[in-house]
Amino acid sequence: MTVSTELVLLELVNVGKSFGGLRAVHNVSMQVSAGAIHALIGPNGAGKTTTFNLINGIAPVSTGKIIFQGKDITGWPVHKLAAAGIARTFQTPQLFDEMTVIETVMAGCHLRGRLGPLRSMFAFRRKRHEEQAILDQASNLLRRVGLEGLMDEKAANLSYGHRRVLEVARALGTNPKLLLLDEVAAGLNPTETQYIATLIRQFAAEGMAILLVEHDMHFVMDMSHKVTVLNFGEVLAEGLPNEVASDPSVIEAYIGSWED
Ligand SMILES: Nc1ncnc2c1ncn2[C@@H]1O[C@H](COP(=O)(O)OP(=O)(O)OP(=O)(O)O)[C@@H](O)[C@H]1O
Repeated sequence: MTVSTELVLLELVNVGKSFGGLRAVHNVSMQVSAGAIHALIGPNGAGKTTTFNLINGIAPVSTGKIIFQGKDITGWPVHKLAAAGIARTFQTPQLFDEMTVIETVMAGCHLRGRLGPLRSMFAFRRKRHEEQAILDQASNLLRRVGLEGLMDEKAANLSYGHRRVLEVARALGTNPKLLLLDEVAAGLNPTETQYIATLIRQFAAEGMAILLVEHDMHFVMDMSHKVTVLNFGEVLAEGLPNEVASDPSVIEAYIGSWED
């Protein structure tokens, strides 16, 4: 499987992150292309989630730089990165149980609202118009992911699979160019996994770059155009799924991690 678009959207250049004396991520360089489904894999503690945290600004890099759409975004805060087009879901869905499905997605869309708080006070009509636009956008996103029938349901009442899909819909509210999915298939049954795989393929086909951290190797091998393997915070291997799966150093890293 190859990606036709070779436009590099995100580039990590010698990126590192230390926590005290621990080098969680060290000298990582990688490129993620528009329209690509790119998997970041590796044994437990390899530095995958930390890498996500660096890309979306939750944690500052210790060394190196991050380039997005040709711009150096190193050190940008989360909200600025979100506005620039980087969205993310978490290992455990981070939803407010009391919010309804439509409110949840609207909250994600709000990030893009153009009015600051002071201007909003003097711009009631424009604000109403903007809120209607956000409602329309959220409804469209829910239709897109197939949750439109659950719009008024509280997040707390959703099945685990629906919560995962809702988190993805909320992330789409910022109209991202790059979507980071942290173990989006974890805990899903095979039907739900297939469903979310189809959604991800659709997003990529529309030009979105998908970077996913995933432990389910069938999912990774089936979905990905490119795989980067981390081990002890460093890039161990990179390439097509079948290339990395047969790479002796990758096999050894995984076997080593099982023996620990
Ligand atoms: N906030 C933190 N403070 C100190 N150490 C941390 C912190 N976050 C991560 N680490 C350490 O950094 C290393 C990489 O952790 P990380 O969570 O990025 O790995 P991972 O590949 O995502 O693992 P898993 O597959 O188990 O989720 C680990 O040794 C972890 O204990």
